Amino acid sequence: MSVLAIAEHRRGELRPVSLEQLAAGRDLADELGGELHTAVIGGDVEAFGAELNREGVDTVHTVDIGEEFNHDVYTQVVTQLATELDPTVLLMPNSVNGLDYAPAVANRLDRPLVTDVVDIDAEDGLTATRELYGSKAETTIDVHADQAAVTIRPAEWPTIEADGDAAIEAFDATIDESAVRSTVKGFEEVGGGDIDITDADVLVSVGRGIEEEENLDIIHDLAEALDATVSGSRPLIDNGWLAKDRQVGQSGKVVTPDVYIAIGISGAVQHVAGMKGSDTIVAINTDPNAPIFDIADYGIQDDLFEVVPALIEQFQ
Ligand SMILES: Cc1cc2nc3c(=O)[nH]c(=O)nc-3n(C[C@H](O)[C@H](O)[C@H](O)COP(=O)(O)OP(=O)(O)OC[C@H]3O[C@@H](n4cnc5c(N)ncnc54)[C@H](O)[C@@H]3O)c2cc1C
Repeated sequence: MSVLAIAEHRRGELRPVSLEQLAAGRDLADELGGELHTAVIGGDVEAFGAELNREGVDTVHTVDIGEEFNHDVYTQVVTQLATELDPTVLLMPNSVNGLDYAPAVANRLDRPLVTDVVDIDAEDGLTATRELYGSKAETTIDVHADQAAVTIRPAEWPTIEADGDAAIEAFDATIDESAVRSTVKGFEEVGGGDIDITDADVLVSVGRGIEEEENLDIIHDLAEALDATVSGSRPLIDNGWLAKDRQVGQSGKVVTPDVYIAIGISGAVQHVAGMKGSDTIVAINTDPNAPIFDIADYGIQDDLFEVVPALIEQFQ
């Protein structure tokens, strides 16, 4: 009875979901009465291994192979690790990378795969909770199997911060190079700019309520008055009004600023997935039933074209 969580990294950094999986995995391992293992494949495995050594982790497996994610390598390594460790639950991130190899691994291991899980329980048989219809409904799935593979949704569990005393063990995977069909040669940031919105303390985030591109001036003015950074919801990025790296949400960036000001943003689940971890959320929206108000600490139900200029005047 054990849990194995596969970490994720990109361009030299461990992704937060790697540490969130440890929280999900520790709870599961406790319910199963077993151990929590985690594994990191490729990159600076020594540094990543040390970072994954958090409270509650029994063993960190490092697989020193390659630099970046590669579907065929991950599929082979995770299959070999899971075959050797035989975990009851194999946890993987519900990310672009995780969804790329998890089905292949589950198929090879002949395990059921439950994707995009937001809650998981092993107390009375394994059950996994998924959201449906844009998070308006939930379904709990009884996994009728002794062993399963699960991908967990990022930003649903807290990260484990405390240091641990895990054993760190190198795992020697055997790679069939003839089955590795591609290699990563380099990266090009799509729509890349010089701002990393994940570093911002205060984000002034704008949505479709702004109506026209030229109206963005008041958003930039407010950001300047607050010494904040501008971000946005996906429609603005799709329209080309803001650079791709300013997008908050499930297919954008996950941000956790001190203050997140959502202006003319409805609070769709895909947006909220990227900003619900913010310390203080302020929402400005004309619609009293906008879902953003469900998670806002402060709500201003009013026209942004009235409120934003008033705020600029106040803060300038
Ligand atoms: C697979 C997938 C991935 C996605 N990923 C993302 C993602 O990463 N990030 C993301 O943001 N979205 C994402 N989306 C899109 C998401 O579902 C929503 O469509 C999007 O977040 C809506 O953006 P919005 O809130 O700006 O627009 P809307 O939902 O149109 O909301 C506009 C809001 O502005 C308010 N408003 C209008 N006029 C005013 C005014 N004058 N003053 C004040 N308020 C006003 C309205 O009441 C409304 O609530 C994704 C969707 C899918 C299917």
